[in-house]
Amino acid sequence: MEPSGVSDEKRPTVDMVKDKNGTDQILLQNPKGASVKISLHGGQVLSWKTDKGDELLFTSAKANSKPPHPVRGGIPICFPQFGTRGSLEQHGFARNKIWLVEENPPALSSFDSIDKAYVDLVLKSYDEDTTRIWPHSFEFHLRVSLALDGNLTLISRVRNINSKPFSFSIAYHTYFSISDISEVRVEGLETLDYLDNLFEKERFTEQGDALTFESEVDRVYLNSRDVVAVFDHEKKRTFLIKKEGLPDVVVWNPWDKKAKALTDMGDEEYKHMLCVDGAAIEKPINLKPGEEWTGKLNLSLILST
Ligand SMILES: O=P(O)(O)OC[C@H]1O[C@@H](O)[C@H](O)[C@@H](O)[C@@H]1O
Repeated sequence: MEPSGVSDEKRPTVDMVKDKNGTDQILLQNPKGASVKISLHGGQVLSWKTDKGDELLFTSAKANSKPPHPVRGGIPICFPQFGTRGSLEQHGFARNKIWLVEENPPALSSFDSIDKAYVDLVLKSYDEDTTRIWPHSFEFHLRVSLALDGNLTLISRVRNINSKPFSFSIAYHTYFSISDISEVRVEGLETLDYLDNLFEKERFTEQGDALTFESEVDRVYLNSRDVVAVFDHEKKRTFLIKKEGLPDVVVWNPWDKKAKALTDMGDEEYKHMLCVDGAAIEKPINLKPGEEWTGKLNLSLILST
């Protein structure tokens, strides 16, 4: 009989699989059965499942997974630009690129690898396409890790490897899977200023207690504390978003009209998703030659009875 808890033989596993388009994906599994799937296309986390097999991230049934189109769902990475705040395509190019698995990543001393399944990906500026549209030399190292308790962590390190400074914005565009948009509330953004994309990025101050939803929302909350929570009453679960180096929080739900206009999203699917992103947008990050920036996002789930 197996003892309760984790048996000695069970170890975290990291496997390479392919999707229907032949794109490489990485499957992380922990000894309790929780899993995370990441695509090399965009370095995008596509799935995060509990040990019971419940999917915690939303992906549209109409998502287009053919590169270079980013998948509508999971956690696309917006880099080096957020939205249309710059001359690049919407949300920058990182989510459209094929990332590489990195066998010998630079040391990450703060990382405790015990009982974790993790993978290191890298995006470099070496291809002509990238340098033509964004003429800076960078390396973007991404470690995605799944812990024994099911927590998902993304650690990004962006390094300037050229002799000229550059600046960038970043967002982990996290599509949480929710029971119903009218059943959720977001806590941790009270009294903050935000830029409202629905009003030409005008600045407002959040008045209410917690954020609830009854129409389209497209905002960047500024200088938030490092923990934000998404409560889902119907599913009796709460997502905790812990972040470091990411002062801003994007909150996005397209509601019915915008959802209808998106070719890769079902008309009613907006009810079952909410994007809450750890981000650095209002004050872009400046990197001098040789400098490196680190940002960390940790997602966890709390179940209530
Ligand atoms: O359709 P995309 O490019 O993935 O972007 C989705 C949304 O992302 C949000 O973060 C933006 O603020 C919205 O304006 C945008 O519509």
